Amino acid sequence: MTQPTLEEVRRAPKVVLHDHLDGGLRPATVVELAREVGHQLPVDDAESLGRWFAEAADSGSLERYLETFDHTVAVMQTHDALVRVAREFVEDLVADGVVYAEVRYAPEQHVQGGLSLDEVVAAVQEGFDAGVEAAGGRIVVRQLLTAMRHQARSMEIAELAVAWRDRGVAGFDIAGAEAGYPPTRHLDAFEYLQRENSHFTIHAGEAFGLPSIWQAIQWCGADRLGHGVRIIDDITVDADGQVTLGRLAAYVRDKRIPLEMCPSSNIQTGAAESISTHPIGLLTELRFRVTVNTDNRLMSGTSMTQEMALLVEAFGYGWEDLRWFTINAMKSAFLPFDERLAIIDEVIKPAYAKLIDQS
Ligand SMILES: O=c1[nH]cnc2c1ncn2[C@@H]1O[C@H](CO)[C@@H](O)[C@H]1O
Ligand SMILES: [Zn+2]
Repeated sequence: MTQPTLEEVRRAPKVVLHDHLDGGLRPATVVELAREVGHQLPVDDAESLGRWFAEAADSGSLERYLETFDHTVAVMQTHDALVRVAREFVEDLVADGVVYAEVRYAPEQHVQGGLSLDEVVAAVQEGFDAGVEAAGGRIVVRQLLTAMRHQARSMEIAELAVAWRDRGVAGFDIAGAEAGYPPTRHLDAFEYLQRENSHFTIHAGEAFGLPSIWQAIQWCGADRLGHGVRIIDDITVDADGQVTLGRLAAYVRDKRIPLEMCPSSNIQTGAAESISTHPIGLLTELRFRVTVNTDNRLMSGTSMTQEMALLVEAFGYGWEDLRWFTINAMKSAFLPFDERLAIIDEVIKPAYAKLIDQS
C-alpha cells in the first residue's frame, strides 16, 4: 500500500467546513484591491505579501494572528470587491479538489464602505454563484455568517442567517479572541437560532480550554466545535497506554459532535506545537468525529490538499483515513440530509473506491 502523494490528494474529493472568506484571499488580489482603495499594506508585491501574512500570523498568539485580518477586511468593503473575492475563493477551492465548502466571514466587518448587512451577504452570494457556475457544478458552496465575539451584534447576525437560510446561508458561528469572551455572552442569539431550527458552530477550545467547549455545547447548544482542540485536556493517557475520557470528552465523542480541526492554524496560534504532536492524531485513534480544515489559507499558506498531505506525512495516514475525514465532514455539514448523502454516495465514495483500488 503506497502513501497518497500530494498530487493524488489534490485530485481526491475533499470537504471543508471551516474556511474564512477573509482568510483566503489571493495575495495578488489584496495588492490590487488595496491600491484601488488606497489602503497601505506592509509590503507592496504579491509574493512578499503572501510571505508577510504567513510570518505575521505565525506569532504563537491568537490575538496577534487576528491582527493580520485588518489588511484583508480593509479591502473587502465594496460590492465589487466582495463579489470578486468570493468568486476567486470558489475557483481556488475547485483547483484544490474541494467538492463541498462552508465558507464563513463576519458581515458586520464589511459595512465600513456603506453597504448594509443584507447587501454584504448578497454580494458574497453573487460571487459564490459565479464561481460555482464557472466550475460547472463541480462544487457546492454555502455561507456561514459569523458574529464577532467581542462585539454585540450576534442577535442581528443570527437573524440575518435565518433570513438567508434558503438563499445560500447554511448556518452561524462566532469568532475572534476567545479568552475573555465566553460563548454565553451570545446566549440570546444561540437560543433564538435553536427556536428557529437553525444550525450553528462555535469557535471554542482553541485559545481557551474546557470551560469554553463546555459552554459552547451545554449552554449554547452548538452543533459543531470550531477547532475544539483543547478537548484533549479532558483525556488522560497512562504510561501503559490506558486512555481515560473525562465526562465532557466522553460526551463529545458519544454524541458524535464534529470537531473542525485546523492543524496548521493551531501551530501558528500556539494551540498546538507541531503537526506530529497535534491532538488530531489521538482524537482520530479514539474515533472522535474529526474533520480536517484549512481555517485561513492565506495566513497559513495552506490548502485542503496541504493539510491532508501534512497529516499523511506525520501520521502515515492512507486513503481509508482520508476518506474517513472526508465522509465525517460531509456527514457534519449544515446541508439537508438527502443532499449530504447524495454527495457522499455519488461523489466521495466512488472517487475514493478508485483511489483505494489503484494503491
Ligand atoms: O481561528 C480563528 N479563531 C478565531 N477567530 C478567527 C479565526 N480565524 C479567523 N478568525 C476571525 O474571524 C473573522 C471572520 O472571518 C476574521 O476576521 C477573524 O477575525
Ligand atoms: Zn476559524
